Amino acid sequence: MNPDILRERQNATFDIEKLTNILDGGAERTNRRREIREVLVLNDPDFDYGTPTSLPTMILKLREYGISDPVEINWYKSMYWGTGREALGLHYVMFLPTLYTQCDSEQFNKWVPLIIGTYAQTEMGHGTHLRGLETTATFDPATQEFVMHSPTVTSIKWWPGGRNPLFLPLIFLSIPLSASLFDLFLSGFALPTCSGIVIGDIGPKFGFDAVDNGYLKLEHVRIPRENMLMKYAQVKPDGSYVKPLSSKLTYGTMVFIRSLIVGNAGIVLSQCCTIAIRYSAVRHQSEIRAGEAEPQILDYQTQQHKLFPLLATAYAFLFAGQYMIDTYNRISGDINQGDLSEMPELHALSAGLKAFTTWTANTGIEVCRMSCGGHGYSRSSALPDIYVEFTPSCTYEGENTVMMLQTARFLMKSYRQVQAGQQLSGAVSYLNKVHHRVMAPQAVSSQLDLNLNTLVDLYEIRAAMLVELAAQSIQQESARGKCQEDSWNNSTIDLVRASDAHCHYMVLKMFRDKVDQIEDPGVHSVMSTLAHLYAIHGMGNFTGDFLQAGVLTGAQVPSVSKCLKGLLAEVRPSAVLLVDAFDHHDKMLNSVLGRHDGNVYEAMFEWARSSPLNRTEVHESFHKHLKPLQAKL
Ligand SMILES: CC/C=C\C/C=C\C/C=C\C/C=C\C/C=C\C/C=C\CCC(=O)SCCNC(=O)CCNC(=O)[C@H](O)C(C)(C)COP(=O)(O)OP(=O)(O)OC[C@H]1O[C@@H](n2cnc3c(N)ncnc32)[C@H](O)[C@@H]1OP(=O)(O)O
Ligand SMILES: Cc1cc2nc3c(=O)[nH]c(=O)nc-3n(C[C@H](O)[C@H](O)[C@H](O)COP(=O)(O)OP(=O)(O)OC[C@H]3O[C@@H](n4cnc5c(N)ncnc54)[C@H](O)[C@@H]3O)c2cc1C
Repeated sequence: MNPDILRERQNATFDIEKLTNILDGGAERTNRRREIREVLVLNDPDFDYGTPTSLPTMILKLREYGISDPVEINWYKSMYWGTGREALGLHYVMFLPTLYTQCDSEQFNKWVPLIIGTYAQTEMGHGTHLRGLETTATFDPATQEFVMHSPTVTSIKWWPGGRNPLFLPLIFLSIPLSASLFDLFLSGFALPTCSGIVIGDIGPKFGFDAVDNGYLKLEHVRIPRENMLMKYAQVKPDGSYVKPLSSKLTYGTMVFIRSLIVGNAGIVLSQCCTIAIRYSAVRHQSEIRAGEAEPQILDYQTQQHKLFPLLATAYAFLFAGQYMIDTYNRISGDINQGDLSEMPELHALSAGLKAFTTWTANTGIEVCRMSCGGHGYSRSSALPDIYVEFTPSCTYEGENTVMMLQTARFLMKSYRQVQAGQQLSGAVSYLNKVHHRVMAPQAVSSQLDLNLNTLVDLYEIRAAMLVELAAQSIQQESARGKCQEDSWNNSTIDLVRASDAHCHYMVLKMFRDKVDQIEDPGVHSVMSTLAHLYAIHGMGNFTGDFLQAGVLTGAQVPSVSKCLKGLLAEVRPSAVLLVDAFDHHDKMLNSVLGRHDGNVYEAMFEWARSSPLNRTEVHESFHKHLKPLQAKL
């Protein structure tokens, strides 16, 4: 083991295993995760690490081991495929969940155990604006079939992931009988027997190469009436249409995956922090004091400023992911029982946190890569691949700006309710104080109060202030004679800013609440430091907001920076131990820089030598191209 890494792991001030247990949701979950990793994957003789041919093996193994819990599926898949994506991601996170949530019982029993499928909602002309989708589904009572059709070039289904050329069960979103509603259809197509279907691949992408995203053009293709997913809406044999309790129930799968993406952003950021911080502990470069040995780059304050707030953010997002999926499970359970009262709040929370966490993690991955210098740019670091696979999450499952505006829609509605004298509950209850001016900026002391509860209150006031400013912008636009829609559009910069601040407050509050639950003194102490760092770093990035909210004075601004530097120094001794607690296996990270043993240089040389380009001392291209050319010169 590298001596630097060895030294970093001495004198731990907290129990790493206990922190790993907290991240997993308990010691039993940690044990189960490791059992899946060590026993069911790494020690499985059939396991042929991450090669395409092992995809069928993976599916059969999941069934053999009876792994059906979504999180356990993800543990198995992420160990099997490491930080890459595999072709069936969409099947597990969208196709199956749609069948689970939108099929009636007869359809469920008929389809769920048998098929692998994709999710074809986006069209060439519309991805965000679902009410603009053009694919039609017209019911033919004479044959009891739906006629599926792509009327325009922009209606061609574009992007369905995991398009399998052999058979194509897919979930459709189409405009059926009543144009304002959408319904879901299972195609049940078996190619090439179905005429009227034109499919293909949309071509090379930025990345996401393990997933073959396709296109699908339908020319009056007929599917049985029973292929409409009929849990919430039905078309009867006589053609009569039974509307769902809410047209938004059709959007349920997107809310599910957005909820998952919150935690996934935390996982991906924790992977990158593991790589960058372990590497920074073994990389020596330049000098701090002339004549002395080159220091670990982790001892440079700028390197700490790059990485430690991201480390705190990774923990924050992992805890937010736990809160999000627990909230999703609770509210979707109520929806399943017909209680849709919290569906708007679930949509607003999942949409906002999905955008907030993916935007932040997306930027953070690049900071981690650049903090590793040239070796960070090498594929051996795994950081370029992680970035390329993660960055579309800012676009898919709801483009981030649009998602932030959906959250803003809920915030504006809530603000109006407070203005009308209503008492709010839930995540927006802090807006009640705005109306009663309880949010009046606190008389802040000359010294910045570092108590975590105080910091949460300051973020709450900042969010409330920005919500009120956005609402006032809309009101001012209306007062200038703009229609409601133009008033909204002319305020969308303010609205996104308000949603971002609302999500930032929510994430810090979740982090604080999680820290409050930690009983072990050592773990509580280090987590409390990270939560402070997360809050102070955000205050440094958005100082203007806190000044504008009147909760920070100009005289206090220097103390924010001073406090930040102190927290960076406080985290330094525990940095490697804090990434060890994420418990990412070397095989899964697949990173020369992030190895647990820190033996980077030897591994990097072996990695380079294993390249096909180095299979021979002199590359064949010399003999084939250069030597003949030289002979002619
Ligand atoms: C099993 C898994 C196991 C483990 C996995 C674990 C980890 C894995 C984690 C992550 C996986 C990694 C990667 C992800 C995997 C796959 C991703 C790959 C590919 C991506 C696939 C796709 O992208 S599928 C297509 C996605 N498309 C979208 O998201 C479309 C976005 N657009 C919309 O959602 C809507 O058009 C809209 C919301 C923008 C607008 O809708 P609409 O116009 O109908 O509504 P209005 O704006 O007019 O608002 C009207 C009112 O409706 C409310 N509303 C809107 N949406 C919802 C909703 N979903 N729920 C509830 N309410 C909703 C809105 O709030 C308005 O209400 P008012 O009261 O204000 O009127
Ligand atoms: C890797 C990847 C995999 C995908 N897999 C699938 C899949 O399997 N199945 C599937 O159905 N889809 C899939 N998609 C498609 C994806 O869901 C859409 O690309 C996504 O929903 C964004 O829609 P869009 O492409 O129409 O972007 P647009 O909405 O056209 O976005 C372009 C710009 O317009 C802005 N904009 C749009 N509407 C508004 C508004 N109301 N207010 C302000 N600004 C706005 C956006 O902010 C953005 O800046 C995938 C996409 C990617 C990148």
